Amino acid sequence: MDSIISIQALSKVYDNGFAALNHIDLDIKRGEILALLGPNGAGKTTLISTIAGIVSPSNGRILVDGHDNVRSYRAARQQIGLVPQELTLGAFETVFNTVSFTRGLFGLKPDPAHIDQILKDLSLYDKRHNQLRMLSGGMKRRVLIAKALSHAPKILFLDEPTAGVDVELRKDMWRIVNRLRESGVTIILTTHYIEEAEEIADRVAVIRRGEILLIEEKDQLMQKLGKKQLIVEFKQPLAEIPNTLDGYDISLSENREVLTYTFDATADATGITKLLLRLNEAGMSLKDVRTTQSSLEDIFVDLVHNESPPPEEVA
Ligand SMILES: Nc1ncnc2c1ncn2[C@@H]1O[C@H](COP(=O)(O)OP(=O)(O)OP(=O)(O)O)[C@@H](O)[C@H]1O
Repeated sequence: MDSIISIQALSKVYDNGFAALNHIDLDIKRGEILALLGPNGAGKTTLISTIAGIVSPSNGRILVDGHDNVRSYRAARQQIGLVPQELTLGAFETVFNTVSFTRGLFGLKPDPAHIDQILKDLSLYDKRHNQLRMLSGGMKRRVLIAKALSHAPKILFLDEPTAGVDVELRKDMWRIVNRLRESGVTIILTTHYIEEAEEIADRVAVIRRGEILLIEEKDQLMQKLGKKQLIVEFKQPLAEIPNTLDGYDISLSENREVLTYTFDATADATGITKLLLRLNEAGMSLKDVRTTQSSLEDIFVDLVHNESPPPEEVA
């Protein structure tokens, strides 16, 4: 794997003794969109802040495009653009100047044409001479992205990019992210919105209590864990599950009127036809038959709230 970020045995214990990251090993592929998915306080911001060199690691090592982010801090930081969660912007500066100034912080020469291009890409160009205080929240968020891109980084971190933004802006955000990816930028975003990971990511890493529970190609994750259920309602209660259905992953409701069959939706043979045939042979009249697809959201809820079985086994 061509990793642009390589993290080995990373731990972070804050000064108050709180262990926010526990022995994290993680490789981020060049050019991918990786979603770091986890509940509040899982350690997402700590992880990206540590990679970006804002928080110092207690243990472990991080290579950013080959640069050790502690020993070669500047070279590592140069590769990274970071869009923070909070709207931290001055009030009176203009859009153009604030983005251009950020570029200067990286020791780069002014490049008005580059800044103009970023502002155009982010639909901020006609606001370039506006003071920041005159912008809406959504526009301010775009300015944060523009700042993060001012030094043309290879890697962009977006910390909960769509928290509190409206649907239109969210769609715009994803267009921007996709365009950046097409231009070769690696993107890591944190989120607790599962739909976001489902919509945009190539890979999903689930983080909980400072540990990576799993990291998987989104599609494979869906295939691996995406189970489907066939729900069959009977006109009369079923006396017992016919023994011709031994081996099927079946459960029966308490009133014996609803049977749930869990199957792998990606398998060649789902077993549905046989199951319905066997029920017919057993003389059961059906009232209703439907299927439900478990989404990545269900998977996530399972992983985060279900302490047992251990996540490694689930993955
Ligand atoms: N400077 C600090 N000192 C002590 N504890 C901290 C510090 N910063 C963060 N923490 C704790 O570390 C844990 C992880 O926080 P972090 O902000 O990384 O989580 P997160 O996954 O980004 O959460 P959220 O989704 O709410 O932003 C939390 O329990 C938080 O309270």
